[in-house]
Amino acid sequence: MNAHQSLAIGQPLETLEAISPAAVEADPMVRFAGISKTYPAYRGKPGVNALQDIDFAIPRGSITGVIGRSGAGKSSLVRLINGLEKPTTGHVIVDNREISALAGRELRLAQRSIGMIFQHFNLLSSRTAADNIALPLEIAGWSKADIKTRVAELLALVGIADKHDRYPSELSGGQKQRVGIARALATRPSVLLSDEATSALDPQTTRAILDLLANINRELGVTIVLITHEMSVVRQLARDVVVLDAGHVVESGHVADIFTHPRHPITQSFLAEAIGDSLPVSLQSRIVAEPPVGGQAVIRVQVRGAGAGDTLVARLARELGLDVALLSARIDEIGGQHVGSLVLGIPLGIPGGEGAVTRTLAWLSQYQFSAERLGYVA
Ligand SMILES: Nc1ncnc2c1ncn2[C@@H]1O[C@H](COP(=O)(O)OP(=O)(O)OP(=O)(O)O)[C@@H](O)[C@H]1O
Repeated sequence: MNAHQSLAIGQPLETLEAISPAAVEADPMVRFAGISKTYPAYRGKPGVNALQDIDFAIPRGSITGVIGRSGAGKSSLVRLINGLEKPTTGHVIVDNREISALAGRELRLAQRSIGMIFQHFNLLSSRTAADNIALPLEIAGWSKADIKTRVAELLALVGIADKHDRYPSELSGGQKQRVGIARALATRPSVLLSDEATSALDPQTTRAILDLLANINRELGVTIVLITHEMSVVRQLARDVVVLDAGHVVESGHVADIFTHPRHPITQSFLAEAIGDSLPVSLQSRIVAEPPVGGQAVIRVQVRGAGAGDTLVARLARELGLDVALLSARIDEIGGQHVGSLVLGIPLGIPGGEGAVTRTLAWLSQYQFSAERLGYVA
């Protein structure tokens, strides 16, 4: 049972509160209970149901990815966590406090324990790196001496101690995001929200920032919620994932479970993008619909699970006595599991002879491999 299943979906808050302490993750960092969010009609524009029937929990200390296409409701969800938006129905609980019920000073105090980083960093251009990081501490009323010590600590933590006096215009994208992360962590939050924080960065810098977030999670125990439309971010960093589509949670659970057995088409499409499930162009252009004499049937086999595809071609060739060709293979690792596909060429033998193909498909199905026939090559 995973964290999300352990919190009974759709139960009202009172029932959720009664969950036995024996359920390890019954004390999550964030809980959405019966949430919907509707933006009202405005100046002739119709109202929008941005979120509906949202019931899930984010485990304490986890890194949870919230993935969805544009307009799926990701930002609305994240604004509910830090209380910038109120739900239309339901409750949002953060660290055992109902943030959705707070207002004014109480809300501002609660928001200090929820840090946030942004795609475009949101730094003040007129302040140095150190002064940007100091800002939330000034607002929280820290003394000058305490701010100085804390800012030095934070700059070192994010690996830019030497950029203390630099202005944002003098920093690279990755360095600016490091300042953003230090600022978000200044008041020692228990939750860090990341809204597409690496979307404006190149792949190498993205990798470095994701590594930094992983260290922060490990060393400080901060729960991280990553909003993203990029599967690669979830794959590199998250242990848990919530897939949003049109305002609904369509799947949630451990990354390895969800992406080795994706059920919803939107999850399948994210996975296909992540592992480059498309065929190589040279192969694609050779595939025809009718079996050519002496050709091969092209079969794509999905590989899901630890070591799932390792011996497949050898076993298939041995057990069925076939000269199986490996036309293309793409296998990646997600959450420690192999995910990808093998494209096999099965010799047709005599003209129109489909016996080998039928036997191959039956053999694959016997071993629970999902397979499809894509066509034929000469
Ligand atoms: N303040 C608002 N007023 C009215 N409609 C809004 C508001 N904020 C968001 N919406 C609408 O709610 C829906 C969900 O938007 P949201 O920004 O939460 O999605 P998203 O998944 O974050 O999208 P993106 O990746 O493009 O930022 C969209 O249809 C959007 O137009």
